[in-house]
Amino acid sequence: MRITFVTGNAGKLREVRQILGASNIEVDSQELDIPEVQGSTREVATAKCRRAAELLGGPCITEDTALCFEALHGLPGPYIKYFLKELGHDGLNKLLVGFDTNAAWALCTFAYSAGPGHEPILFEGRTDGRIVPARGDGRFGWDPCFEAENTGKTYAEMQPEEKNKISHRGRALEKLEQYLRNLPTSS
Ligand SMILES: O=c1nc[nH]c2c1ncn2[C@H]1C[C@H](O)[C@@H](COP(=O)(O)OP(=O)(O)OP(=O)(O)O)O1
Ligand SMILES: [Mg+2]
Repeated sequence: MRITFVTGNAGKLREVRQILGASNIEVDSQELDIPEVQGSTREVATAKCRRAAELLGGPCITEDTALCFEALHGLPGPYIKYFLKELGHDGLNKLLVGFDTNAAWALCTFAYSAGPGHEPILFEGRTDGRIVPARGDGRFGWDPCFEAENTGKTYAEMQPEEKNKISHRGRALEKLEQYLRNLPTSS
């Protein structure tokens, strides 16, 4: 089957293709810049997908990624993109100076809409870890400063398969994949 993933992020698209490709789901991409609302991760993900389906005029998936700091009660959360852009890896670490925990979790929310007017359905995946000074290959977002629990490695120090197996995105895609497989009219 084929599905259209609306995203402006090449790193996400690469991982989604790696993961869904393994189960024979082909991913077309549409690069649309969709304004993101403020709110909970579920609200942000729902609004993004609703708008994407309208612009596309058909079924699609979107994804929203949040990086949540325990000491900050879950912030930056869905606003991590702007924090990363302005502060960099070093600044994200500095945000936690003076707090007694660097615990964090990555949360991925995929949304599927069957088309304009169809309410998006959400699929979430979470990976726990902590915020550390950057280590590893710096090509994708905050990967170098997120050390996944029980691995001793940042995402950026892992091989793609290793990250995909335990990542927030991999876990959310397991659920989305199940759902897509069971769609009655999948082609
Ligand atoms: O696995 C990941 N490892 C490291 N960094 C990541 C990951 N996944 C998302 N990221 C970054 C991209 C962006 O700075 C922010 C999420 O923001 P988010 O709005 O979801 O992504 P985006 O605007 O780049 O693409 P989209 O067009 O799909 O909304 O975290
Ligand atoms: Mg975005």
